[in-house]
Amino acid sequence: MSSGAGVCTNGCATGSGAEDVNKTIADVTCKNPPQLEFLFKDLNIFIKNKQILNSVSGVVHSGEVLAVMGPSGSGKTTMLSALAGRVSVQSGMITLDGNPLTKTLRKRTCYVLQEDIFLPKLTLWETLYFSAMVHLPEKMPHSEKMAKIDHIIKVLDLTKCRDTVVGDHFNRGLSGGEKKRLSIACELITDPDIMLLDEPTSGLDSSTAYSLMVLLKQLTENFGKAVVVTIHQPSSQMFHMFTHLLLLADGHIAYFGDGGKVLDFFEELGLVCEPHFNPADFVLETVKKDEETVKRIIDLAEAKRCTDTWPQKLRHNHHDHGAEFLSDKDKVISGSVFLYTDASGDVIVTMAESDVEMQKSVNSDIDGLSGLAENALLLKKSSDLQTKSSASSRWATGFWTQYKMLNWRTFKQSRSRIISKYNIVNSMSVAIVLGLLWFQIERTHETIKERMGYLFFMSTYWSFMPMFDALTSFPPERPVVRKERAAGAYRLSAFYFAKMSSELPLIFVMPSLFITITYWMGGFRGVSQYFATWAILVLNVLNCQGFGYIMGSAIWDLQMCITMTSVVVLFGLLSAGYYITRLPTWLFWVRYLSIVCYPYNAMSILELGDLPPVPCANLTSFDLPECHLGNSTIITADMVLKHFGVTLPIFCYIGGGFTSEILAFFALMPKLKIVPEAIMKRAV
Ligand SMILES: Nc1ncnc2c1ncn2[C@@H]1O[C@H](COP(=O)(O)OP(=O)(O)OP(=O)(O)O)[C@@H](O)[C@H]1O
Repeated sequence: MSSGAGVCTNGCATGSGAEDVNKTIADVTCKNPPQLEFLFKDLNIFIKNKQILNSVSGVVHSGEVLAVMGPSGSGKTTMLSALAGRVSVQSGMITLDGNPLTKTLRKRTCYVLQEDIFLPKLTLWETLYFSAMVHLPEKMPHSEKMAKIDHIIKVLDLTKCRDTVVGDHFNRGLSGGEKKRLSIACELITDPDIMLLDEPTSGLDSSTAYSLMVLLKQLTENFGKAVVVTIHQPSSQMFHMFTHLLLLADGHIAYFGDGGKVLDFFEELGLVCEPHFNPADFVLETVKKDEETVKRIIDLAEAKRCTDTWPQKLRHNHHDHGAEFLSDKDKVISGSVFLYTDASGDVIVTMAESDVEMQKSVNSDIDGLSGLAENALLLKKSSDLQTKSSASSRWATGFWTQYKMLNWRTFKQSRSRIISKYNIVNSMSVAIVLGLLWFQIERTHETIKERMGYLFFMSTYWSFMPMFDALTSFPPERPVVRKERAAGAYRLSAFYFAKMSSELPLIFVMPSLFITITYWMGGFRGVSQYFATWAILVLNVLNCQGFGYIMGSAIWDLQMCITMTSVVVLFGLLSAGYYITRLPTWLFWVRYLSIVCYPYNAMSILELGDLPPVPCANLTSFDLPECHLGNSTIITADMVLKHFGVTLPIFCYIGGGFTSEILAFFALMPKLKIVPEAIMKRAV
């Protein structure tokens, strides 16, 4: 699987031809994979003052599988997340081929999450297509991208479900194993050298889990990938596929080394695995035993770290008894540079993102540290340079490509939601009932109240519908967007504008049909007013959709979100000026907080603006104070509108239309923030 053409030309493939899938892999193996070393050393991670990982180390090379095992809560996911740059590392070192894992180098790794997070309405091919189009460089020819997708589909044996939708709880689609392979396929698009997979076999039956492991093994053997995989309970067949095993117990290393030698290690402590027992089950059960046994195992693992059973680069000195953190007062710079000491008093410096001034203070304050700090400073500077040089290439594709692809995808995903048969039945039946009740209503002063009732109902209905639709549409997309943005797939602005524009034609359809039916059945003012009323209605739909996004991103709990939105909407309903027109002067302003007030007032101006002046005596359906005070005997359209609380010119009611849309963008921003990529620099 070359990052180039994806078509074999140089005959470098080495597939045995024993199995179809191997042949396929061989067909697409087009490069001699680089021999890489992915190393992590002495990782220490604290979350909420609790130490989750304690001096954890390991190494994996191209063509190898490193399995990370351990009881639940032992820190496997935390470790993998740290390697992927998703969790902050307080001290330690992560390198790729001897170089600190900077943002640029991290592009050569991929992280397959435990959960398979996809948009359910897209097919497998569409999901991969999107991934390819946003992750692969724009200069790569389209045909090459398509060939790459096809090859990956073949390699992962996904051909038969190529056009199957991903599906969800309500609509069945891909099986669990197929979804997992799709997760891997999406990551393989960028041809990563290091693959980090968090419990890829959990939730799969044993044969599917085994096939997946075979696939991973093939990726290492045929493509030279280095795989780090956390795994819960592998079968003995799977266990023998691991090149190395890293066993964790309560955040400590309980074993690191050849998978095949783990039982010898346990035997040294008198812990013998019965011949018929699955070695994986045995080691897991043993590291879950009583505290004393676990301590003996951890101590032996630590002792082994001083021997040649461990790779040279990861070894501790003989006099180490594990690195101990200095007390708080001894930490020279909190959060930036960590200094810790081993039992012999050797001070180890790990650098992060501290500024130069801080590092100078390290140099001057602590005797004997200057050399170390300088080295670390150089390391930091080189990583800064790499970071700067890669800043311009933070995204594989430009804004326009990202926008275009997101637009395409959101349209596909939202189409069936917005124009669902339920929505059609709902809106059309309400429209017909409304049209019949207001059928060809007379256009006189006596029917002003009825006509305003129609406008108020329409404003309310088309405020509720898009608002609650937006509330419920965003939560299912949120994990997908967060996952993709954490992997640096696209800008938030591209996502937001695409979401707005792709749903635009869809959200226009229903209100347009609704107003066309009801406006003409009701016999309202005329053609130009019809188009103006339609435009106001559509603007209101957009505004309320934006408001729904604001609420959806501000309140994560859906139940709470729906409750709060209902409160806001009901407040808007009551204060819009239809139910109560005579608000006290000091409370008059509350109607401008009502989202319904704006379309209702703008449409009222359009409908009633042409009322001819009428004598007070002819008004029977409502009463104006002007008639009683003797100020006037003639009532004008302006006076009627003012009576109903419409006091501002029409543009004021239309102007607020896009406010929510703009505010929604800023509300979404913190919720979809990319996991700070700087985090990983803490580990270099
Ligand atoms: N954000 C957090 N806040 C508090 N504790 C956390 C947080 N994240 C992880 N932990 C704790 O860190 C420890 C390790 O968690 P982790 O998810 O890495 O374990 P694991 O080995 O992957 O477990 P499992 O196999 O059950 O997934 C657990 O005790 C967990 O409660």
